[in-house]
Amino acid sequence: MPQPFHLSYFLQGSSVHAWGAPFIGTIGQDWKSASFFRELAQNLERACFDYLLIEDSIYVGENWQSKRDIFLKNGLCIPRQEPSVVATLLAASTTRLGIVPTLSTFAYHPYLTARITGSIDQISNGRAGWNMVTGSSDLAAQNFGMDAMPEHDLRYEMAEEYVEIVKRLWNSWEPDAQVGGLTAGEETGILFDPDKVHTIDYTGEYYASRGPLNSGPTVQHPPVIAQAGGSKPGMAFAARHADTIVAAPNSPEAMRDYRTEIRRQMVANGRDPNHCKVLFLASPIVAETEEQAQYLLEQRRVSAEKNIDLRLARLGWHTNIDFSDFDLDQPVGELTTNGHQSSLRNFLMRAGKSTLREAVIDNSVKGYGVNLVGTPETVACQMAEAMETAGGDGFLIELGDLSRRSLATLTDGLVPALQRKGLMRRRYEFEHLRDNLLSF
Ligand SMILES: Cc1cc2nc3c(=O)[nH]c(=O)nc-3n(C[C@H](O)[C@H](O)[C@H](O)COP(=O)(O)O)c2cc1C
Repeated sequence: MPQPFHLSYFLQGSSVHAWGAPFIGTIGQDWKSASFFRELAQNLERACFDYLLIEDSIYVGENWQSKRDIFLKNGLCIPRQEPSVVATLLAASTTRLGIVPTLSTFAYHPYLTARITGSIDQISNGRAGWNMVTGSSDLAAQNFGMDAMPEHDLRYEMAEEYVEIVKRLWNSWEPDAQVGGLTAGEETGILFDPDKVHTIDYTGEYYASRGPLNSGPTVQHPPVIAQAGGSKPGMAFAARHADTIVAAPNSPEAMRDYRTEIRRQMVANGRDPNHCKVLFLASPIVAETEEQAQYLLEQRRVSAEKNIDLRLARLGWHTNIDFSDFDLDQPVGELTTNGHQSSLRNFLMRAGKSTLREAVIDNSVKGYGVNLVGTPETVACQMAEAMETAGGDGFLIELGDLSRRSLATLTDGLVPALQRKGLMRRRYEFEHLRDNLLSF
């Protein structure tokens, strides 16, 4: 019997992120309503995805000629609406799909993160997650009154305290704290048992919180934690705390090594390695015929060649580097960042000795660790093969040209093909996100 795997979706936070792509309808007019995001979530639920992860970074890019122009003119990585607001809307628009907003440790106090995710868990009836990120851009830090981001490894050290507070606050209500109001017709009595609600009285080096959480008990007790650490401290953090990891190693072998190391560290931490689902980022091209799929792949190259400044601005936005005065026709060479170290490392590893121009085009064309290009049937086989090599739990899918049309290639093309092969669930077994994640 084939082993099914999990699919989730990586929603780039910007509501116009497909701006400039074909078939985006009236996105320039209606992005504020987030109505397309609602449809997206409902379609992913129809296709039985595990969760929708709402990515976030809290600044307007200036990583190109030290100006905002290219980002604003092209709707590049902006506008980004507050993820907890979008998550609430999507939670109310669905009944089974997991909703996982990104809340960065530098921007939200841990009490607020516990409260937001706890509240979403309640209104969604147990489908909330939290994508734990430490942030990476000094521009974002400056929006919150800091001069710069703390140094990369220190951010993870601070995150340890942060996540400890969040977990304790989620647990500040015992699961059976509610004793009244549980049955219809009950008129009086005690609503919550005071002996089952506790302060946490946590004072750390970087954060403190008294508790208890005032929003009440969570439904999943606790909500799901997602994380994407790729560096050494990032992976150590994930192995301690994550229920699901989203990762972007750049080959099936690197995917396997990544997951093996995470599982090894989980065991060393006394955790069951099957309790964390590692999903690998992938950007499939699915079309009716192989020729059409190859044509669309070629269009990715053509578009990258034409818009090299946009591609580099986006890469700069991820890595905190302004590439505008780099020589496009020289080898990329050595680069360092205080931003996402593993993103830069992956780019440099792939680049090898190629020029910046070649490397950025290649980066835009290749679909992360595994190339998924073809008809629904062939892409389903490519995914199964990659999972066999990586021994993985599934994929985090993203579409650079997200539109109703490209979404249908997944929900109405790829997913039915996966289901026919027994590689994807046909219905949700459970109501809660964690239970569905752990169901295979
Ligand atoms: C699939 C995926 C999603 C991510 N989402 C976000 C995000 O929404 N916001 C953010 O600031 N960083 C995000 N990151 C960056 C990670 O949090 C992390 O910084 C990055 O993977 C580099 O790892 P490192 O910090 O351990 O070097 C994401 C990374 C990956 C691979």
